[in-house]
Amino acid sequence: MAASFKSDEARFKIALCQMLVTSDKERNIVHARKAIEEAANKGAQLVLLPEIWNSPYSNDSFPVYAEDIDAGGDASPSTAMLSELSRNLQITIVGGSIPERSGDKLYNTCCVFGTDGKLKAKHRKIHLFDIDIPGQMTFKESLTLTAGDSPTIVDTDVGRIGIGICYDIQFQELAMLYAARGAHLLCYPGAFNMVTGPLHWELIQRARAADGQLFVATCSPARDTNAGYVAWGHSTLVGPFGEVIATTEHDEAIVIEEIDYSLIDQRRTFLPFQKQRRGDLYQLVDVQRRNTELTK
Ligand SMILES: NC(=O)CC(=O)C(=O)O
Repeated sequence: MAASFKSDEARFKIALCQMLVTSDKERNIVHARKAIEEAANKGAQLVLLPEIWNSPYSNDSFPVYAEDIDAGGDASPSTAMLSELSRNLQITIVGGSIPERSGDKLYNTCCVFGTDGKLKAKHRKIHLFDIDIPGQMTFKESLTLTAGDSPTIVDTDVGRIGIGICYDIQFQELAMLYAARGAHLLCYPGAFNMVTGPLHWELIQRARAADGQLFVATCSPARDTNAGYVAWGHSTLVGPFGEVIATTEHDEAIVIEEIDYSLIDQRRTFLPFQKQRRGDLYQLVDVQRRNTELTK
């Protein structure tokens, strides 16, 4: 069950910063800073950035733009900026994702910062984007990146949030696990492309929201048709009935919309999936929890 919220805490504004990403990292960081400040000035308490917002989305770029997030400071100017802004503006930031260097490995990593500027969670993309649709789209993140090995759910001032990065959204089991652990909102920084975007982007967000009866927010880079990888755009917020609450096209935009968590309980009363689920016939196994219990 989702943790309950007092009525004054149930509503807040989310901002989806669909920003243009260039090959100039410093410019990307300045640009993200401005977008976050604008969103906060317009009342957003939660800001979501796109997947790989400080670097071009390419296997050639990931090693060059990667930052050592754990070392922090100068070793990670992108996350230092997110930490500073979340503290100064007193907002929660789900910081899209950046290429992360950790020892000799690279990850596609999303950092969540609380209103005190502290890093609350770090999600390393679990499902790497390795696909081959002949003649249309081939990408192999595993050429450079290592997959994360842990789901990420985090309690923030704006609710319990489950994190996935782009291709992670294709796996409904992860979303249902987050729903079972009481998430109110799933945030997916993502950069779907011109093949998978029109096919799956909205369809899957709506499915994840309708199945889990919770909110789903996505944030894409803006489309740059000159880039090596052309993003679909269409950052979107979906409600717990699977309804699109707010969306945009493919240009730069900051989508700001209210989230009202009281709708979660209301929708779950209307459609009581949780009571009707046939646990005698099928079950979602929380492997992490089971392994923890086994080692006790
Ligand atoms: N960046 C990605 O993971 C892209 C993706 O998932 C897609 O379908 O496109």
